Amino acid sequence: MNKVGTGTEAVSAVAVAPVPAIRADALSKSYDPARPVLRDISLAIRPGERVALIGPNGSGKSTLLRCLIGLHAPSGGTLEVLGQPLHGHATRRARAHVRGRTGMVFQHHALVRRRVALSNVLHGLLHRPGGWRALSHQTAPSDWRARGMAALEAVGLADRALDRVDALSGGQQQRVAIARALVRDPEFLIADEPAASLDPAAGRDVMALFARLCAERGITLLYTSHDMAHARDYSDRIVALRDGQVQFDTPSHDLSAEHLQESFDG
Ligand SMILES: Nc1ncnc2c1ncn2[C@@H]1O[C@H](COP(=O)(O)OP(=O)(O)OP(=O)(O)O)[C@@H](O)[C@H]1O
Repeated sequence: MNKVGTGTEAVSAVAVAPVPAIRADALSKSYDPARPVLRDISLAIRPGERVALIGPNGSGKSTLLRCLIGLHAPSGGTLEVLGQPLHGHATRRARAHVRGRTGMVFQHHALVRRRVALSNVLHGLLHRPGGWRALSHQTAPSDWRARGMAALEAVGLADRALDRVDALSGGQQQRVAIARALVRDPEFLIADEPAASLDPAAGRDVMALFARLCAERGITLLYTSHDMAHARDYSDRIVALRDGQVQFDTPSHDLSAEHLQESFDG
């Protein structure tokens, strides 16, 4: 058997399985105790895995994402994200650890439209809401500016760094939002319907960019989508929710017409 390490601390290489980036066991969430929104969700996502979360409106996708970043406390079960427990009396420190290592991208990108692209990207380095008012590319430390430019380079927008966001197309704005999420070197990226407000070509470009950057950097990606081609083509695995439960969990290349019928027609 292969051994790694030295001296008395030799460790079996076979036995060292990576800690899942996300592990949920019997997770539940209710806003109103009479109407559970998530029920008995058990899920393990490996570091670097790219997972699409699908399901009809109201099936609980966004609620699950919010639990995963510590915005909502689960009502029951256990949840560990990046090694931090987020269930029970999760500490502020555990939630801050997860948020500091997670990048987020939303359908409506939440950029400051009157600021230039680079300033918006630098906002991703702030850990406090509202701090952006005092931060622009002109006042930021030079190492932050370098990181911001590298993130814009990665999404192909270095040449638009000093253009105001409201002068960019919808697809370019979403790429700025991706750069803002990437600038803090996240281990985990979540995206809530990142392509939903884009035209088909721009939507495919944005999804392909996500998939490529996450694969290159070993970032764990979890995104929601109502577009089955996006779910299938840009993920390793598809998890379908229905009425707050996992309806199926399958490698993307095994997604079948039956799966889709099951998910959307019941
Ligand atoms: N903050 C909240 N307070 C109370 N109920 C909520 C809250 N957020 C979501 N819900 C309810 O929880 C259920 C699941 O909503 P959620 O947004 O998680 O679903 P979704 O699958 O993301 O839907 P969509 O595809 O429409 O975005 C819905 O019935 C919704 O009304």
